[in-house]
Amino acid sequence: MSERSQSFNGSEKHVQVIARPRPLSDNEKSQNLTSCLNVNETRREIIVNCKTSTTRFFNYDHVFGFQTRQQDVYKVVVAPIVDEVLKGYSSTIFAYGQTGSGKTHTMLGIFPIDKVSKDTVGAYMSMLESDAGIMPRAIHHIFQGLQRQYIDYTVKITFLELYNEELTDLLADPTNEQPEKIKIYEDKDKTNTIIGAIEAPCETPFDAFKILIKGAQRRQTAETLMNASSSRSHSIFTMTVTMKDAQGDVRLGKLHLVDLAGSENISRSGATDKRAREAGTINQSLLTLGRVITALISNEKHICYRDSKLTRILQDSLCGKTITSIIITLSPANEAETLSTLEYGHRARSLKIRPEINQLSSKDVAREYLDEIRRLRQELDAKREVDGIPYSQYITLKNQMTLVQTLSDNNQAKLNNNEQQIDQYRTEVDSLRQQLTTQQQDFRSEMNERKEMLALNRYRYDELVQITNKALTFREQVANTMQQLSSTHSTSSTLIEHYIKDCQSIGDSLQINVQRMTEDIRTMFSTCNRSVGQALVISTNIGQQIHMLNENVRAVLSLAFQNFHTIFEELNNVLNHFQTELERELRTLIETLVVDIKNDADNKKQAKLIHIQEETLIKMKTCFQELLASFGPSSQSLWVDLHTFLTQRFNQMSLIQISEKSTNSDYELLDLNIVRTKCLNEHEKQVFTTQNKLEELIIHLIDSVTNIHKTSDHKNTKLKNANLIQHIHNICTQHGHEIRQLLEIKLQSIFNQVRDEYEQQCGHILTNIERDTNQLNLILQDIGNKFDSSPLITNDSMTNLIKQSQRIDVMTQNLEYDWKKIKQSVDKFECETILPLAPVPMPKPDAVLKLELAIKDQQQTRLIAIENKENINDGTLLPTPIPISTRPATINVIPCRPKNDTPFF
Ligand SMILES: Nc1ncnc2c1ncn2[C@@H]1O[C@H](COP(=O)(O)OP(=O)(O)OP(=O)(O)O)[C@@H](O)[C@H]1O
Repeated sequence: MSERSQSFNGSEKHVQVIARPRPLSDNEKSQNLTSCLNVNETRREIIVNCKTSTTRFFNYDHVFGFQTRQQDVYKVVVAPIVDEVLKGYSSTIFAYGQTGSGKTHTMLGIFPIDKVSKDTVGAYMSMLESDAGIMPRAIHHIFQGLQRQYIDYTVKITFLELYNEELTDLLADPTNEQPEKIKIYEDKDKTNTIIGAIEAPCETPFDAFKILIKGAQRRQTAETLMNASSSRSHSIFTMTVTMKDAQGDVRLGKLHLVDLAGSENISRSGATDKRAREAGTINQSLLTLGRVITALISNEKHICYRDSKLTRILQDSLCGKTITSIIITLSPANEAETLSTLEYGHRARSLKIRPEINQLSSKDVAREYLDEIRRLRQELDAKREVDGIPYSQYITLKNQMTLVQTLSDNNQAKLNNNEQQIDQYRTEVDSLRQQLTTQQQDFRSEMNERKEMLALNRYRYDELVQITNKALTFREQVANTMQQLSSTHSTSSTLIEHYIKDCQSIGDSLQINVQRMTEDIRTMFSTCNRSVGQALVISTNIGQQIHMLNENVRAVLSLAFQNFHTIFEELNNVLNHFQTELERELRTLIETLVVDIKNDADNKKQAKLIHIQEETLIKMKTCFQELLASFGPSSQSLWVDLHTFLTQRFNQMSLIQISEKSTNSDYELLDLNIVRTKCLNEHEKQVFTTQNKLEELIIHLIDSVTNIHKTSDHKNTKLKNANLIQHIHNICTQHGHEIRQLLEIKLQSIFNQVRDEYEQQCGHILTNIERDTNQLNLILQDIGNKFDSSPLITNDSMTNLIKQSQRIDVMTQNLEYDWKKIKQSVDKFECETILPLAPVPMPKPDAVLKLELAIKDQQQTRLIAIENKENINDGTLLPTPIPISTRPATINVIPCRPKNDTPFF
């Protein structure tokens, strides 16, 4: 026994299901029918493109293409099964499908049947090259295998037909009017045996081939609308092979090839009357077959094999030890029937089988041979009675009987041996039983573990169901949200369209206004340019005149200072003269005093008096030199007048500040003022010091004279001292008065000279400057009036412009807000949704793209407008644009999103 056979033996398999669609027939093509099927041989998949529902997919153990050849079907599906039959297995191959789908084509095929009776060998040989189906090819395969592998074998064929629940032996003589009734007999062990059917022995493949053709020709056919040569019966072709190998092992192989009747629905088949009944009965068998299959799959206790003869005959093949395969044949143009067949096949795939080798015991073999002898004897008797026995046949029979006898003897000896072996086996069985008990215990504990696992899994399963339910609810919510989102989207799109239209119309009018205004401003600007040109010329003139004025003032002032210098020189001369005279007077006075003192008798007193007189003289000299400065107050008042006059003139000039030259003049004026202030300060200081010193001198002189007066007792001295004081006072008063008068006259003349000089040098320049300034002011005022009176640059038109711009801003902001909201909602939605695919970025609707373009346009236009405004604005004439951040957000010129608007989601 091969390795594969051993592994096959007793192990559980499922029924193999193979799908074979046929190509569209010429008839179908002429009716323009199309195929509803696609085949994927690699994935073993049949795809049904349903007209009414979604595409369906069916997988099988093997799937053939539309053009698969007969020999390939045989090679792939049947050859391995026949190999198993040759090892001693029973095997059944069904062909299931609607009428005309290719069951008979697959099972029997096409070959020159007519030739068989004339030249069986020739027909047989050419059959292998033709479109022959499974049956003839299996005959060839089996005989080849037997001859190669076994030393002895027998082959028997039965060929039955089941029609209207009636069994017919296709091998019986059709002319026999009372054919033997075929019955199905159930053994004690519930095995069904067919009684009354001819088991045709075949020594050669040609014999078997002849028998097949004979049976096939007898198959009853009836016409239906669907297929001109439709087979309306089930046919069961069985080959039973008994094989004996070199070791004397005998096996029994069985091959059932079942060509079932059409599986179609009666109403759809169009059958009527008798044919409808036929179809009903045929389908009764098929329905029972379906029910049996369903019951077997769902492990039902009662399986209704007995409900039809078909299921009774095939009982072994469906649940027993038989290798079972079903070939489902498919008509590509008929969607409904094809789907029904595919589903039938799919269900059948779940059927479990446990194939076992049919190893025959010696008793079985002996019984087989005895049956054979009995059969041969009957045949012999029959021949004798009718024709007498031909010698050749008699010899063959005798030889066969001798062979059978020898086999029987051998088997008896083997039987004895086997009984001894049985005892040994019994002992082995006992030890095996013990092993089994141990294994059962292990198995039970494992079972318990698995039960626990099962409970855990069930708990997890429940959890999973809950999660799934939640997920489903969530998916529904997601779907609803999606719907809302799409409706909001479309509403927003419409709104955005409106916004864009409004924006565009406002933008257009804004652009027109800005253009008109730009034009007007340009015209006005050129007019102003001319006026400003004139103003500039005048301003340059004024600058030049101021410069001249400054130069002249400087000249006048320097002249004045020179004159002052001369006056002071003259004044000094006068003072020197006065000083010399005073000194002379004093000397004379002192000499008079000294003469008086010399006359005094007291020498000590004389010396003291002389010292006091000398000291007094020196001090008086010094003091008189500085006394002249006491005339300061009158010169100071002149200085103040001059200062006031010049300051007023400078102030007049400093009112005119037009060009940068005026700035230079400021610096120059500053210089003059510094010089003047310096000069004045110096003079004041001098006068102040002299005054102090003179006061000091007079006090000292008075003190000295008083002292002398006290010290001397001389009457003359006392008298002379009083005269002296009076004399000094007189001199001082007289000369001081003279000097003051002189100074006042000199200064007044200088002052007059400076004023005249100033009037002459600067008066006309100042008049020119004043005139030019007035003209300039007139030009500037004119420009201002022009701007103020312009109808376009009125406050109203500017406010209008700004309003339009604001409207566009508000609309843009609203749109951006809407779009941002939609985006946020979509993002949020995508985040919250567990999608299997990466989130697809939401395509911007056309309206939004338009909007973005429009916003860009508007911004561009506004930029240009603002640039233009800035060009002409110059900070005074046009109102400055209001920045977006400070604009009021509630300009409801067009409908915009209200503030309390609820979010979309
Ligand atoms: N695979 C195929 N390739 C080419 N032709 C096919 C094929 N299968 C079937 N046919 C053709 O289709 C026609 C009907 O086939 P067939 O008689 O085998 O159908 P059926 O299922 O046996 O019908 P019924 O149930 O009536 O017996 C025949 O002419 C046959 O030659």
